[in-house]
Amino acid sequence: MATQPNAGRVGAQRRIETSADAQPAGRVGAQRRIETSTDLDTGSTPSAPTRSAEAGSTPSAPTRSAEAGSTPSSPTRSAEPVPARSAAGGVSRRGLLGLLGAGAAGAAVGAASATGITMAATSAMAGTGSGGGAASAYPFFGAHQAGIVTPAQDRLHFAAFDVASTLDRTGLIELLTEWTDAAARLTQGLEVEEGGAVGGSDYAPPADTGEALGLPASGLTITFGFGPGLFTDASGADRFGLAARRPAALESLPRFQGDALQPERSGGDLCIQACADDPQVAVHAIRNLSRIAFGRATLRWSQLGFGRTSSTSTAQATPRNLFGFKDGTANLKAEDGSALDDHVWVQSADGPAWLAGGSFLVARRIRMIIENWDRVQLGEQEQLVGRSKGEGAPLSGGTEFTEPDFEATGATGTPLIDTKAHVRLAHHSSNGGARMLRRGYNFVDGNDELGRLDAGLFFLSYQRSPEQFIAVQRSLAADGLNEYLKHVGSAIFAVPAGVREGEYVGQALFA
Ligand SMILES: C=CC1=C(C)c2cc3[nH]c(cc4nc(cc5[nH]c(cc1n2)c(C)c5CCC(=O)O)C(CCC(=O)O)=C4C)c(C)c3C=C
Ligand SMILES: [Fe+2]
Repeated sequence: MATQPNAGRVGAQRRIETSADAQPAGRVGAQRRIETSTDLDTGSTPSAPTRSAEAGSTPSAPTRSAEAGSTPSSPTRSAEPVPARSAAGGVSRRGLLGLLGAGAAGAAVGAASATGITMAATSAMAGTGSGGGAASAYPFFGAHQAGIVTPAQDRLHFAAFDVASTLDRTGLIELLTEWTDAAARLTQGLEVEEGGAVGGSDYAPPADTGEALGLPASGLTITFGFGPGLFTDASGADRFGLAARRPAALESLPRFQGDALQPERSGGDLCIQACADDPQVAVHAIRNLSRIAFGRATLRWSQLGFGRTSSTSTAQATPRNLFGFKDGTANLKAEDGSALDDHVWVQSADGPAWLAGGSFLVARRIRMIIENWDRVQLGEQEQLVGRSKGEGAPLSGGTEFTEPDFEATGATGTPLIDTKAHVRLAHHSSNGGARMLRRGYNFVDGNDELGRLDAGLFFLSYQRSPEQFIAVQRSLAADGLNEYLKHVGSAIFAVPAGVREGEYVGQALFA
């Protein structure tokens, strides 16, 4: 594998040394995970460490964060062994582990399991921003990767990577193994490795960057995806011996009308989606995973998001996008079991076999020209969307979850839902039945040179085939909303199925 330059070296080197203990790559994680679960069994719940108070404040935490209160037994990142000076700083005991936590947790898991969601920690689902609450830890291992039908958390950090030109197949497998290992820990509220932040040598950079010490798991999910360039690079070379395994549909999306794509915000060989109820936890995850990849994969582009613009569970209230409209009403939901098989999960018969149980992820950075939108009359805004701004009910009548009636006409015979309305054009009845699971986030990244906010929707959708997104996006060429939108970033990834304990993410691809 490629030489590890400075910053990521310590952690990576340690992990590689472990893997050199005569274990095939996929076993390393297993061995260390077993150690981890032993830790879980013996872990005690610390009294809140001093640093927890310092690091635990969520910047701009609104009402929703307040709802997602932590429980006393919430899993927090451990800081052990702790040198004296660290103890003086207040991080003196193994943080963790409310994963064990008792009856309330059992009840929550039971309720959540019925929807295909399991939570390893306490905290009621209903009434919290994402459904999980700040203290929740979602299992990393499972049939599908977490972060797809998991109730959408409130915060996002998304990263796309280019693999280094020096990376070979073995190095790629090592990277995925190390990412798996780290993600399994981070999602449980642990440091990237045991004693990673302050328990290592005084003479080496810590393996964990430390900004999440004392913070609970915060519902963190980490979801990995593989871009087209992983299968064949720009020159057409099959560097990793994967070309024959590329899903036929995994290729750059076609150009759509109005696209103003920026290469520096598009594409990527690998991606990581980190969602959490605390932005610091999501950022810590991406930062540390990027660091692990040092010298093997470089960050190509990344995106922060807030205020999820979708609901992925019926237990969640529908949030609003930056146009002020409820977004996610008609989304596919975790509870739609057979619809998920029909529209989200790649089925065995679809091929390739390694992707069964996975999905295709489309990411679009959509700039919303909100200053212009804010000058549009309320009635016109509603016509453009096809729903009322207050309740989110279709303009054909009813309440938020009433099915729109696209045939309904008013007194003058004109359709109540305009022919150019977004929901008409996006609806599956306009697109040969194509549906998708949307999981986007709002973003505001400063402002442009004209003093307009660089704001919009970071659109994320999961679908069984990219054709579903393509069909809907083509239909949206006639969307009246387009006057206020500009698509500036685009990427597509194949998201492998969930990871089994002892394996690394995407292992079936290399089998
Ligand atoms: C190609 C897929 C889609 C893109 C891109 C997209 C962008 C986008 N959407 C909104 C706001 C709303 N979208 C709503 C519904 C909706 N949108 C899509 C797809 C894309 N949207 C679908 C499939 C649907 C559901 C249609 C249906 O079945 O009724 C809504 C209504 C509420 C809801 O159901 O979620 C809003 C509002 C914006 C602002 C935007 C680009 C920035
Ligand atoms: Fe939409």
